Amino acid sequence: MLRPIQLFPELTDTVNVRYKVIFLNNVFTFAGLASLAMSLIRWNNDPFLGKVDLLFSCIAFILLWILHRYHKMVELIASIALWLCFVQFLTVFFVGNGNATRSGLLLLILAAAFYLKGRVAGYSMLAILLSLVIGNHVLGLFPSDYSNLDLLSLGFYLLAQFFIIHNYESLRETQTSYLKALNSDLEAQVQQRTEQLAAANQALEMEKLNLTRLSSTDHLTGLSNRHHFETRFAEYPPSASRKTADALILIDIDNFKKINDTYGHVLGDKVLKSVASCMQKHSRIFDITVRWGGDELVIYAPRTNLKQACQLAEKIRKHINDLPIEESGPITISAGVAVLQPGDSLSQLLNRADKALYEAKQAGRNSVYAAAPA
Ligand SMILES: Nc1nc2c(ncn2[C@@H]2O[C@H](COP(=O)(O)OP(=O)(O)OP(=O)(O)O)[C@@H](O)[C@H]2O)c(=O)[nH]1
Repeated sequence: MLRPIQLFPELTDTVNVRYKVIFLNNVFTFAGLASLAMSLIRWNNDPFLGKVDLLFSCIAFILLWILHRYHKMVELIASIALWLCFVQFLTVFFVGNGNATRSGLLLLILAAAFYLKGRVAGYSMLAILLSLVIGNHVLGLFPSDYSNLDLLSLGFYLLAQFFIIHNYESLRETQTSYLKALNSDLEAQVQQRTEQLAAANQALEMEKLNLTRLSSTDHLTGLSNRHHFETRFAEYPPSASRKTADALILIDIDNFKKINDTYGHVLGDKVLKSVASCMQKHSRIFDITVRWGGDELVIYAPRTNLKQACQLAEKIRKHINDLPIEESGPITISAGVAVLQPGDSLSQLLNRADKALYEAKQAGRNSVYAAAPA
């Protein structure tokens, strides 16, 4: 069964996690090394800041180790790292003594929040940053040396970054939903084609079965045809080692030509069909009934000895004789019965049955004759 393909598979959780792990891995490594370098540079001039930098470096490397050890918990690690940096960058900004370049840190943390935690977290962090920075400046909680212009510029930068990210996210979402719609449309088409193919296949299978049945069946009587029987016999010859051999009953309708000549071929056909269905009805489930040709019919009776086969033929002869065919009156048949001998071919078996049939005809018809053993 064909399975519809997914043309634009969505990013799986595994892929998302992998990208975040790579991102955090780079961030922690970079932050750890940069803080270590800053610590070494500042240690002599300002041992306190040197120690703070060393502490940050240690935190970054610890987070790096945790990330490697528990990378499946990347969401939690990302949240912790984000809020640690948020606090750290805000602190650096507020104690920055008016050094406006430190405001760049706030832009970094905002971009990271959007990437790691999505739009809602990004917008929330933007709101918190703006209110803290502006609130502090207006209320003067932590006195800082930033000028009004610095704060105004930072507010614009943050808003500009918000617009860029907002636009980018909106575009990405539109593209994603367009691709999803395209994907489901294509999937529906593939599904439809798959169903059509399956239906066509089924129809072909049915047609094949029908053709096989037609090629193995006689269309008038519905019995197996001679070709089919001969093929089956050649493909699966009866085993010679069996205790009871198979028997063959060759049946010929008596004076069938006369029936045709007197009542017409249509009635002749009706007689043939009635005889065939009577044969089928009264033979056993494992017997094979065949229209051999013309008005000659065969019952192949597996695992049946001569006596049993003669009894079967006799029973069928009587039933045929009782068929209620008003136009022609009672129908009689003659039958020759033979049993398969070891090493017999089908034609040898048939020959013996034919000889017995001939004797039945010679003896006045309407009788069953058994062939003498070979
Ligand atoms: N209606 C009809 N007749 C068929 C069909 N096939 C063969 N026949 C006729 O069956 C007749 C067979 O006759 P024979 O078996 O030769 O002789 P018979 O009249 O049956 O005489 P005995 O066999 O000696 O009793 C022929 O007249 C064929 O034309 C068929 O499908 N339908």
